[in-house]
Amino acid sequence: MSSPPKPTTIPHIVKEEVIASGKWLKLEKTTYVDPVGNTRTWETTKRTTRQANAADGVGIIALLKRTLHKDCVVMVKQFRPPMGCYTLEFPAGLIDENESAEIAALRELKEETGYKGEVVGVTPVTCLDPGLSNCTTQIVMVNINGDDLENTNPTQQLGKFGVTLLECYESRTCFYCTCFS
Ligand SMILES: Nc1nc(=O)[nH]c2c1ncn2[C@H]1C[C@H](O)[C@@H](COP(=O)(O)OP(=O)(O)O)O1
Repeated sequence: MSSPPKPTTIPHIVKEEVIASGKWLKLEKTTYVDPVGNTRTWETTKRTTRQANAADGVGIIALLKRTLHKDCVVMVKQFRPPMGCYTLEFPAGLIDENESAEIAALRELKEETGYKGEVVGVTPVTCLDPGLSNCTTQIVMVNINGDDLENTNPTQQLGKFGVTLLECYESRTCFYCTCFS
């Protein structure tokens, strides 16, 4: 005979204990009550840099628009220590204190690629890897006027990123891309 089902519970956090902490990250043991009423634990990583009421960072989908060129998505190539290799990514970065996602996106885009952009959209706060971490991001859509004089010869401020342009063949329907380094 099967045991009667447990009543449904509103899942909630009971306590969060720091197991290890560094300058940028901390590891916590999260004790919680699950949806069937069982008390359990979870290993959780968090950034130490999170600002109140803000996502941890921004990801930037930047479209370079130039006369007589197909639009290009701007990507950055950088060495990522956790991966132990180079990655090709959308420009991204942490949101600073008292900064909006939009301002952070334009600052990071300028630092990493040299391009000055204009924000055309921003997503709600989204989690990135919720089984591992409470890290969140906002994706910011940016247009770059590539005909603008200050965008014709962009210079990175940080100098550690390889800027790659992915050409959009059919921007309305799908993303067939070609790389230009
Ligand atoms: N997990 C991290 N470990 C570090 O040793 N250093 C880290 C971590 N996360 C961020 N940072 C440092 C590296 C940079 O100096 C600053 C800002 O990073 P930002 O450029 O905003 O973000 P990314 O482009 O995603 O590195 O924080």
